Amino acid sequence: MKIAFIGGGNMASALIAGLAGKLAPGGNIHVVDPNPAALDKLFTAHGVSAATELDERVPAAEVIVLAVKPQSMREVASQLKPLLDLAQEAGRQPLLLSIAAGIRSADLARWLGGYAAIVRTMPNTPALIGQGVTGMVAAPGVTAQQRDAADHIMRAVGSTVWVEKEALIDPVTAVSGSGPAYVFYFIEAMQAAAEELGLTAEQGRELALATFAGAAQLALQSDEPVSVLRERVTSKGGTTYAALSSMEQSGVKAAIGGAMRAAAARGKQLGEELGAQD
Ligand SMILES: NC(=O)C1=CN([C@@H]2O[C@H](COP(=O)(O)OP(=O)(O)OC[C@H]3O[C@@H](n4cnc5c(N)ncnc54)[C@H](OP(=O)(O)O)[C@@H]3O)[C@@H](O)[C@H]2O)C=CC1
Ligand SMILES: O=C(O)[C@@H]1CCC=N1
Repeated sequence: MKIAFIGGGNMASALIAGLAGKLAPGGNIHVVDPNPAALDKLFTAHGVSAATELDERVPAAEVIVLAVKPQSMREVASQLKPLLDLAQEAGRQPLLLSIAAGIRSADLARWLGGYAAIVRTMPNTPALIGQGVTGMVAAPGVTAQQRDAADHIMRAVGSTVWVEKEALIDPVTAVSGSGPAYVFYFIEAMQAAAEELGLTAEQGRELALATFAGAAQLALQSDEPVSVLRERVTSKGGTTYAALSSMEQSGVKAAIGGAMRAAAARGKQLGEELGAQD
């Protein structure tokens, strides 16, 4: 399968690392990004073909991943439209996978002159190691075959969760798209506190990371709700009870809910602001 990426930044690099050699050999991946240094890195690591500008190699791919910042999508669509028009005249309709936060499929379709084959996705950076999870929604004109192709690609870098309504991609973004950053933030805080409590930086890192990985694996492999697993750690009058009471008093749970509402609201706002441009 030939896959083209427009944008070769953080998320595209994670997807390319996960896909290269698995679903598509590096040589079947084409990347467009204005930064030669980013392209060099991807070429050296995965043998992708690379260009600083869009050309006919982009619509020659079966799948085009739009991996630029939401603010660049309108501009990219205007560069892509003539190339897609030519492909369609030749009887080809590459599948577009948009990974941009906020950007609605209907706006993208309109910018591309009514292009139908669009699947909007929200991946996350653990795709780099094949452990990503991607939220997905198909625009109304997407065929079952295109939907399957999109699912196949994203499953090569982890698991997929399809939602029926596109508005739910903003909540998905708040959970799993941005989510790895919350986890890293929590780990950073645990590492810093471990050092304050007298452990070395290495000990704090090893203990915190192994705890996250072990707890997540335990929850994944358990049939019981996460709350039950939590209760099993929490001895009456013990250390965990002291820690969780302190978190409750500090409003940690409420703060997490507030943070996720802010992320979802920002996704919606980006879509409204950027979709209104015409
Ligand atoms: N990072 C993440 O964890 C996730 C990101 N996303 C989405 O992925 C998209 C990319 O995010 P991320 O990878 O973090 O951002 P980056 O800024 O790392 O990557 C975007 C890349 O696109 C390049 N670019 C800008 N304009 C063009 C153009 N016209 N043609 C080709 N390339 C261009 C940028 O170059 P320059 O910097 O010079 O402008 C940059 O290298 C966003 O829409 C984001 O919402 C989705 C899920 C998770
Ligand atoms: O922060 C962002 O906007 C992007 C989308 C999800 C993760 N990173």
